[in-house]
Amino acid sequence: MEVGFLGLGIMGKAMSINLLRHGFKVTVWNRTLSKCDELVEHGASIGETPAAVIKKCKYTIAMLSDPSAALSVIFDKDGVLEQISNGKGYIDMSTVDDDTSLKISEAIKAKGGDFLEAPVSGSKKPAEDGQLVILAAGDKALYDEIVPAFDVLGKKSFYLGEVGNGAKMKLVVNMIMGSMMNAFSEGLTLAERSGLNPATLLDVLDLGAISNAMFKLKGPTMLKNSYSPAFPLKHQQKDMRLALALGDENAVSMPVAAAANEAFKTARSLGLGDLDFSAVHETLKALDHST
Ligand SMILES: NC(=O)C1=CN([C@@H]2O[C@H](COP(=O)(O)OP(=O)(O)OC[C@H]3O[C@@H](n4cnc5c(N)ncnc54)[C@H](OP(=O)(O)O)[C@@H]3O)[C@@H](O)[C@H]2O)C=CC1
Ligand SMILES: O=CCCC(=O)O
Repeated sequence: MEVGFLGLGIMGKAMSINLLRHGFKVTVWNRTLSKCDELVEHGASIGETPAAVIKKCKYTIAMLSDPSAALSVIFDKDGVLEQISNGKGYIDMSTVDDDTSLKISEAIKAKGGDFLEAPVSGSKKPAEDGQLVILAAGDKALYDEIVPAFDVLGKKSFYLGEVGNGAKMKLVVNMIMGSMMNAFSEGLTLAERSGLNPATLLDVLDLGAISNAMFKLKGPTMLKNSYSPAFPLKHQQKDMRLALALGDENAVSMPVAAAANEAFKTARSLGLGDLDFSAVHETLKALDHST
């Protein structure tokens, strides 16, 4: 199967290498074109523009930072709309809001193309290992056609119906994750400040009802103040912001998520946006020097 791939950040690079490893022919494009070179070493071809990738490939996947990036590759010069047409499918796996997804869907369908949104749960390592959880919505026929690629990229795919449902599901999941990360960080700080060994806290948490993969993965590195980015903090804050907007629309009060968003904003203002989202821990530590 031949696919195009737009966006070779942390996730896009891992996902496209994974597709190549499983025998897919992949044509890649990235805004910073030099990032395509490493993919060529893995067997990819380069498309000079999003339009060139769409022209060449029946199916194109995108994995871009945020709504503005996702819209830009569609509507800007040399963008997707210039070449999308009947018989071609566009699958946007970026985390965006439902309005953005709907705008993209309408523009693509107006040109005769098919559209699927398919944001993912799981980070850099699951992307490398093909263990993502895919939250797809949109054209069911396109979903059925692209399942062989989803089977390589993920351990489970959900088809959630109309466009917007994938985006909303992803934002709800990440809103919970961002809130949990802040509670976890407060707990680690509280344990340390009150004279407990935070490493023992990790062991205790792991044996109880709130044991989870995130605490297990991030806890040890947070205790070492090590925040090499798997999921950049700036993207987690974007997801909190979009989830809070979804809460506004639906009159859902989310004080916990709002507080977590403030912590991520503070972390960004401290220059931590490109570190892993667990670096929000530094913000809480910085606030915790009173005696
Ligand atoms: N990292 C993670 O753990 C996960 C991330 N996600 C989501 O996946 C998406 C990608 O995340 P990730 O790979 O971590 O992010 P990165 O920041 O590593 O990569 C972002 C990508 O978007 C491109 N980009 C940014 N702005 C533009 C623009 N205006 N026009 C064109 N391309 C642009 C970047 O290009 P360039 O190289 O030129 O900057 C790069 O390819 C995000 O929506 C994120 O929320 C979802 C699940 C997990
Ligand atoms: O959007 C990022 C999600 C990261 C994860 O699910 O571990």
